[in-house]
Amino acid sequence: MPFNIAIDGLTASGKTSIGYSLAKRLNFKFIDSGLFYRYLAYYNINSTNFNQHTYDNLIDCSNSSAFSSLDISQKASELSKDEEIRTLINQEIKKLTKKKGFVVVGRDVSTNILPDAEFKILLSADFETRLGRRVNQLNEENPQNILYDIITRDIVSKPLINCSKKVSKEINTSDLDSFEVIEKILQIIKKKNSFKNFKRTLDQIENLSTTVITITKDYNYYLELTNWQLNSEVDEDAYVEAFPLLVDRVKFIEDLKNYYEARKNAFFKIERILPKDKDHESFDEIQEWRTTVLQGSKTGAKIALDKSSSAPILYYCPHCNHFRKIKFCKCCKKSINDDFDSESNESVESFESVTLSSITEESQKFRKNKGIFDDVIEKYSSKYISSQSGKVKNEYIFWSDNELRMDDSDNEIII
Ligand SMILES: Nc1ncnc2c1ncn2[C@@H]1O[C@H](COP(=O)(O)OP(=O)(O)O)[C@@H](O)[C@H]1O
Ligand SMILES: Nc1ccn([C@@H]2O[C@H](COP(=O)(O)OP(=O)(O)O)[C@@H](O)[C@H]2O)c(=O)n1
Repeated sequence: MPFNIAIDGLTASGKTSIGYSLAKRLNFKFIDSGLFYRYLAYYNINSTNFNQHTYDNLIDCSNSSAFSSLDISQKASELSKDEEIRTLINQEIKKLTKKKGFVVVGRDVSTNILPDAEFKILLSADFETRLGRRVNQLNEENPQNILYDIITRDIVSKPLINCSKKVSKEINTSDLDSFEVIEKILQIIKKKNSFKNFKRTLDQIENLSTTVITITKDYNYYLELTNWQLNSEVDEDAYVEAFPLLVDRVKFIEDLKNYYEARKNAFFKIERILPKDKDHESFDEIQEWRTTVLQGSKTGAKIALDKSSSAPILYYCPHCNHFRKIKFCKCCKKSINDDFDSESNESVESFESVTLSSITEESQKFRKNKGIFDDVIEKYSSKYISSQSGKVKNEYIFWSDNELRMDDSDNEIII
């Protein structure tokens, strides 16, 4: 399967040399986004005309002596502050790499240029190491100039690199030689590919997740729990708004329980086919999967099945058939009678037995386990609407945790 690799890093972290060698190892094409800035700087300084031949040579070029001098470097940094220039270069590289099979390096590749790259790597190294590398690399008579150059470029680049940290796999190269860094990157690629099959199995079980819930006689809400790392925390307010009727809340919890149960069984099925051999190349990752994803899924199932409740966190008003967070009903303008809860009302009891507070507590434990398969989570979460509000907005209901979304606009499954 073709893919792109984005490599970010501060100056002299090794982006260009590592990226180029990696591209050669994989038979990929190489693009140094910095060269595009240097190219513009060169023409800016020399006021010569655009040269298509030189431009074409920017691809698969790791070292263009024509563009490597310090004054070009400084001009490039200056030009890179211009948003219009950045956008232009980003668009150009996006276009060039559409067909995949590229290693692209720079300082905002994983965040701005190729946020869709299948592999995102951030190379880092301590300041002294980077300075030493650059001094060795450039035959500059006055190392002071290089020091100044790196410091000024670092100041501008740090925010970009901080963004990259959030989405990339960071490799600290201070104590690694180039060969070791490349090996590390290849390992990351290999590991991820060895999980392709498991992911496919996960994809196959997605169809277990569709549940239709009737909330009121007027609306059919289609609820799809697509995320296999489903977190059962449902925002209290959204819950109240979405399921004003007790019977529907109970039904929802029942559906959730069935969903978890189905998921749990599906995960166990996968577990059965995973290699158990300690020497297997993916053993470490499989172990991680067991303790995070599988564990999470079990926890999920446990939450829904666990009927031992603490105090109810919502109070039911029998007059208007609404739940309230306090013992006061807004619409009836009355205190909710304490005695009501103790009346033998089947539905109230079954609802109370699954309190939201217990769900929240468990799901927080569950959530801590996130982190593995970030790429998959990223893929799914892009389909969710980002909102923590849990309020009804127009016809949409946004659930907490970005994991559930319900919509009655055209009776379609949204996620
Ligand atoms: N891991 C490493 N160990 C030793 N030298 C390295 C390493 N990575 C890069 N270098 C050297 O450091 C210098 C700067 O690397 P370069 O790839 O130009 O960095 P960047 O593109 O991030 O500015 C080059 O001479 C390169 O060969
Ligand atoms: N993706 C990129 C690449 C380079 N640049 C700018 O272009 C200059 C030259 O690129 P380069 O790759 O040779 O620079 P370094 O990463 O070595 O600093 C950098 O110093 C940045 O100012 C950028 O802003 N964004």
